[in-house]
Amino acid sequence: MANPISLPLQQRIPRKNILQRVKDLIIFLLLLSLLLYRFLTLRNHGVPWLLAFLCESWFTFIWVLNMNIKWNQFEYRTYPERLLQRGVELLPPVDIFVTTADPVLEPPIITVNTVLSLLALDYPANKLACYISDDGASPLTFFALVEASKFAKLWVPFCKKYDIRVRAPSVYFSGKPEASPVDLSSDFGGDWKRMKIEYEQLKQRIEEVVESPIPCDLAGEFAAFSKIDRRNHPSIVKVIWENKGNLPDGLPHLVYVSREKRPKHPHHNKAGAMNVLTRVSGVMTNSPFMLNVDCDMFANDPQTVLHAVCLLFGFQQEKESAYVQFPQAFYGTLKDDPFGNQLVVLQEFAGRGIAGIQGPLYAGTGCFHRRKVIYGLSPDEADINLGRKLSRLLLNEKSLKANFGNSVEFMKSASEILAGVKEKMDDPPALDDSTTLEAAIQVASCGYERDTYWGTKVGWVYGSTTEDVLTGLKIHSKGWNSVYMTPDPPAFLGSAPSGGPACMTQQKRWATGLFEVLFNNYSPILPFRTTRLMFRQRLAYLYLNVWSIRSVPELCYALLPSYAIFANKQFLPTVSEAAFFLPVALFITFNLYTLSEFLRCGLTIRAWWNNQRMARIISATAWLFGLLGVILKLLGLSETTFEITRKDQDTPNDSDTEVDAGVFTFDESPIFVPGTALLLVHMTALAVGLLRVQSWLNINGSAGYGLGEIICSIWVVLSFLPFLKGLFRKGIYGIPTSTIYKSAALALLFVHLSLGASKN
Ligand SMILES: O=c1ccn([C@@H]2O[C@H](COP(=O)(O)OP(=O)(O)O[C@H]3O[C@H](CO)[C@@H](O)[C@H](O)[C@H]3O)[C@@H](O)[C@H]2O)c(=O)[nH]1
Ligand SMILES: [Mn+2]
Repeated sequence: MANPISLPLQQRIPRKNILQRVKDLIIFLLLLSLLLYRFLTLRNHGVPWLLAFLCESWFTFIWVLNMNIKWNQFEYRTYPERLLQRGVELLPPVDIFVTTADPVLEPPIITVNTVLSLLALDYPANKLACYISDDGASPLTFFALVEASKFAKLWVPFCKKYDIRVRAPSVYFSGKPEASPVDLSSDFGGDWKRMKIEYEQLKQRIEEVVESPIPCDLAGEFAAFSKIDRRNHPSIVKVIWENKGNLPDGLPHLVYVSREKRPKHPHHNKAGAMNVLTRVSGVMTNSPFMLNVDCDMFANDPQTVLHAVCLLFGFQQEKESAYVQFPQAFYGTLKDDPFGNQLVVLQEFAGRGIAGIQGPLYAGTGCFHRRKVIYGLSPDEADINLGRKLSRLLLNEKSLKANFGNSVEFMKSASEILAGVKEKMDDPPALDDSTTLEAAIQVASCGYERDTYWGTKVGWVYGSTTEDVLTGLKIHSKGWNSVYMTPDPPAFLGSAPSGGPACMTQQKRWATGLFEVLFNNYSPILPFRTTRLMFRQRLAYLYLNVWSIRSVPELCYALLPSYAIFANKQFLPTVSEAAFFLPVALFITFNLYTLSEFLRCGLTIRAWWNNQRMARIISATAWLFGLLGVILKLLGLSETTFEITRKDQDTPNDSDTEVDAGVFTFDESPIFVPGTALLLVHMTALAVGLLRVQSWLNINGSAGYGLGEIICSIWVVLSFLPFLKGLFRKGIYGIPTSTIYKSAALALLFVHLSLGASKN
């Protein structure tokens, strides 16, 4: 038998995608032909033709970016059993970070389930430590975690004994047949029943506290929470559970952190929270690797850490895997993805495609990082041999202080990481002693980062509401590669927002944040700090960074058919021209192309349709607001904000709720105005258009709009069907009257201007 040490831990497998490349190229050629045709005929046509030419040039540019991303796709296979053969003692310690920020939008029971699934991972418990950052400074969250740690003492052994796969109890007990044992009199049956009762009680205790008017009696352990304001309070660090005997089969450490907040200090949202977690864990366990998840992303496969370690250890050079990113996947998803946010197709092709360039973007959750990379080392500096030389440069007190701030404990821990001595397990320090706790409180204070490189060269990078993409970009810019791991079953599952407002808010924030990245020092369009960013990786980033700009041509193109109809002008070739074939062929091939991607992922035609219409809705509305947000920020008029996505507590399992949960909802937000206005414009256009077609057929076919314009207009209406229904519905399912008035005013203005143009 081969020596287990010499067997590779991972394999990088290219995907065959010749057919896809051919399809990509066909669409590209069609686009070029259309552009050429338009260009050659520009002089014979009016403004709509020119606008169409400009929009289509932009779409072609986006298509090139898209082709670049998907061109070489890769996937990885890992061999955790070989890792284990090398010896459990060689497994590295991992610090786990969970972020939560609001006990109302993120009910504590959700965080509890995530934490329980992480505590129960198949990995030596003395090599794991779980840190929770609570930006809500909520006694409820703290209480829930304390209760959860008691339940964990039963839950974790139960999961390990019976090798349970899904270790988030709410999902495990959610009534799936595999979860209910046939025979309640067997050992397993008895234990199962006991666990279920215990979990119900835990849930009830947490719910009671959440619902009671005075949250809890804020004494003893809870005294730190009394009379505090979540926006104005000192740091709170509490060791909820310490694995005192350093036992491999015990429970991992569990530490609660609520960083100091003061109104005058910017807290940098999640990026700020991650940096605090990095430092607090640095003075406590200082593991060389860190896993981070959002509070709603539970571990869906207990072997995940082993898979990740295979990829962190499995390359000749560390440079290949600065971080290991697992895709974002969701549980309790709605049938046919009505909000187009399950990301399956995007991750399947674009995700694996970027994995074939310099590696996946960092997605903020489900990611294993190397601590030294987060501390700002480049691959050369991290190289052990070079590292020695460097350490003399970096590891003097002055440089440590400038980089990392003036905590003596933290500087010591950081120097261990930088010098590479922290790669193996040694005796962990006691967490609950006063020096450690004092140090933790110090590094969690809001003034700690003043005059340091936190948020720029060190840690999660500030300046974007998608701190994840920006931080990953910085890492790639230093010359690191990253790895994309797409196991089946998925490693982590989270909750996707449902309903119109939550989806739009999330998309707006993403569009804002991705655009903000372009104005950062690490911008992929600036060469200074990013010399080691591969050209094709730059283009891959650009594809995402320009989401918000895409709203302008999207909206313009969506308005063109209606403009053409009102102004009786042409924006597409007429049916009688040979060139009519070009837009028709493009329309058909593009839709078949996206449809085939959905079918290849095992999704339905309906899911494809829902995604295509949501793509139209989102890009013309939510992304537009993302763009406005950044413009206001650049003008210094307002700051961009991180609006937290509401997490639904109950998985939409039963068919009753499913019907409603999939229906588009609205609120008073102005974000629904452009979509409503666009719809009203097109409904008017179709009415006018159809009336005119009759008269126009009689007047020997004058050179106005034709079939193409009408079909496009119908397509827009179909894409905005949820809005059309919203016009007639009531309550949360209806568009508020004030929004309809505002939209109608905008629509009238547009119709008026376009009709005016027809007279010229
Ligand atoms: O001030 C804040 C704001 C947010 N969060 C946490 O950040 C996470 C993500 O927030 P969420 O509202 O769920 O946003 P999503 O859009 O669902 O998050 C995706 O997009 C974010 C960037 O926009 C990434 O940070 C996330 O990891 C990624 O899952 C949650 O755990 C929050 O508790 C904080 O800790 N502090
Ligand atoms: Mn989320």
